[in-house]
Amino acid sequence: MEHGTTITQFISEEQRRSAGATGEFTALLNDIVTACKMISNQVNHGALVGALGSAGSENVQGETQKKLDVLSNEIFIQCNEWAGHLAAMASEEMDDVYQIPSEYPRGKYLITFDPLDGSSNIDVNVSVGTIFSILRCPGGAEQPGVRDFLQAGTQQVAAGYALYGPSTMLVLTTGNGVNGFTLDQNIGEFIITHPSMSIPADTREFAINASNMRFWESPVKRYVDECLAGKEGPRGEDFNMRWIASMVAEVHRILTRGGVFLYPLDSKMKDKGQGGKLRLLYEANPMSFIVEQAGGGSITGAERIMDLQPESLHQRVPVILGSRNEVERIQRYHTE
Ligand SMILES: O=P(O)(O)OC[C@H]1O[C@](O)(COP(=O)(O)O)[C@@H](O)[C@@H]1O
Ligand SMILES: [Mg+2]
Ligand SMILES: [Mg+2]
Repeated sequence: MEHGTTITQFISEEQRRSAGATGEFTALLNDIVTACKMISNQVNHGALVGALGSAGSENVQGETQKKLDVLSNEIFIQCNEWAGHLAAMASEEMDDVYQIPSEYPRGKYLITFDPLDGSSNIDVNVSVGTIFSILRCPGGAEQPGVRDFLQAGTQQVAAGYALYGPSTMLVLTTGNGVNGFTLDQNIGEFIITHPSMSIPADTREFAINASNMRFWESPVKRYVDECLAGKEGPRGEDFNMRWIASMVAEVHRILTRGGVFLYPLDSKMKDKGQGGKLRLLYEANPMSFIVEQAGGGSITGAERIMDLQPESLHQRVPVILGSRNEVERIQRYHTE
């Protein structure tokens, strides 16, 4: 793809190559891009526009919502509900399926999204993001219900994330590899800067919230202990550690220079009847699609995340993803 290609050109070019394309998908992606630009603007202005701090409400996960969680959710809905490409939406910040208001036409796609990922970092000005996944709406569903969203990750048509960091980026896959775009604030357009992103198969960098160590299961404990043992240990090499507490930023680092990210299941979650920390439909599945398209792996421990059959809209799962050889090693530790 030529230098300076805009994301709109890139998406249209991709669609021209796919048989039977109607332009509906291209238009949907362009609406998502607009939403991410508007959220980026709010994030960048932060305290200047009163966007920091708590919204004083809780989401279905029992988490205190930040103002930007609520604002980003509203922006994403407003940008995507009117154009007739979507049959319904589902979001981290909404308990139930969001039906397209009757005054707007309906389309053939469903979208699941995490409007603001890394919420605990908003008030401290650390990178945050938006994550989205596009699915086809099962035939003719007039009023799509939860069951229409419960599709395995392998059914995704496209997935992407926006990263609101030192620069604003958008990373996208439609099943033909992974491409990264940077927002040129002067022209207000995403320009291709990271074509064909690919994850090195090997890495010496892992990311995990070590404060949960005493709750980890033995395969994860073994893996991290071996990394921490470094040269003197069974791996015979030193490892580095990172933890940003924004999944989008961790995945972007891994797409850029390799690494492995772990948010495993632990006994604390089990005691609460939780299946993990991160959500399958709008965090784990879209990130797994992107990581696999870039040559990496994504598992729960023993299983491939993209093969999981979702059971509920806000289902949580363990997530271990990144450089393929490291992920396969961790999978072996879970299956041995
Ligand atoms: O607070 P912890 O345990 O470090 O968890 C951080 C993780 O939680 C998340 O912030 C959850 O996502 P949300 O911010 O969208 O709720 C991930 O982005 C991140 O990887
Ligand atoms: Mg999130
Ligand atoms: Mg979120």
